[in-house]
Amino acid sequence: MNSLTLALAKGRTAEQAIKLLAKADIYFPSFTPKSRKLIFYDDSLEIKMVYVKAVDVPTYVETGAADLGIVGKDNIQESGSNIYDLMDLKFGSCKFVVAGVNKTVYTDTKKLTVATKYPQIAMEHFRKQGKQIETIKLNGSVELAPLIGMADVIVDIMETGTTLKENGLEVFETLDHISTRLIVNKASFATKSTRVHNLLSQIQNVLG
Ligand SMILES: Nc1ncnc2c1ncn2[C@@H]1O[C@H](COP(=O)(O)OP(=O)(O)OP(=O)(O)O)[C@@H](O)[C@H]1O
Ligand SMILES: O=P(O)(O)OC[C@H]1O[C@H](OP(=O)(O)OP(=O)(O)O)[C@H](O)[C@@H]1O
Repeated sequence: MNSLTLALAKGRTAEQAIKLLAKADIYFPSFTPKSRKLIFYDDSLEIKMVYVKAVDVPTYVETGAADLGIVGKDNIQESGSNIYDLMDLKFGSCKFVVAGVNKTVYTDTKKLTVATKYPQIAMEHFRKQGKQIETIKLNGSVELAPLIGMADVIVDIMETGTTLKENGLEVFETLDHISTRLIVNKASFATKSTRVHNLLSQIQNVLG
């Protein structure tokens, strides 16, 4: 089969990804975000799209199950996957923050307990600062942890700041900016070079 396989992250960025691909003349006629189907083909049958959980996209691409992936930088960094991160797609913009309810606890505690969906990113951040931490891995509603004494602070994504504000948390530190990226399997980048480059330039042209 001569097609490229693209792993697309389900969730809040999926529709923007599909819209961007459509602008680049890549259409998936049978795609709907709520569909239970896992595989979709573009109308020219050149791209096979697998529709998977965001956190799994780097794994699909690293293993070569997919040649390309569209996923947030948060999941790419957390996975530590050995892939090429080739293009900022300019949506899904947000940033990592350290937040909590009590700044003194944050500054004075010798070994912080950090609740997060991103333990690797949290550990790396505090390691660079020479601070010891213990992480508690959560899969959502992370803002709750400091409110109920489960953790001293959180490391999480902030976009509008509404979730922090509505729960009485404040930002203590801002880490990296995050956006949705196009990632590529290293072997595919070499062996399917022409097709990958054609796709990259189609997308680059509409990003401007
Ligand atoms: N509040 C936000 N604003 C903008 N982008 C966000 C926000 N939260 C997450 N993102 C980006 O969108 C991606 C997908 O987020 P989403 O919440 O849909 O996925 P998820 O956390 O994997 O979902 P699930 O709750 O199903 O596990 C994230 O990996 C991140 O890059
Ligand atoms: O700054 P804001 O615009 O409020 O966005 C930030 C929130 O969005 C994400 O959560 P998500 O909506 O994925 O829910 P979750 O708690 O289930 O992870 C993130 O983990 C924050 O909780």
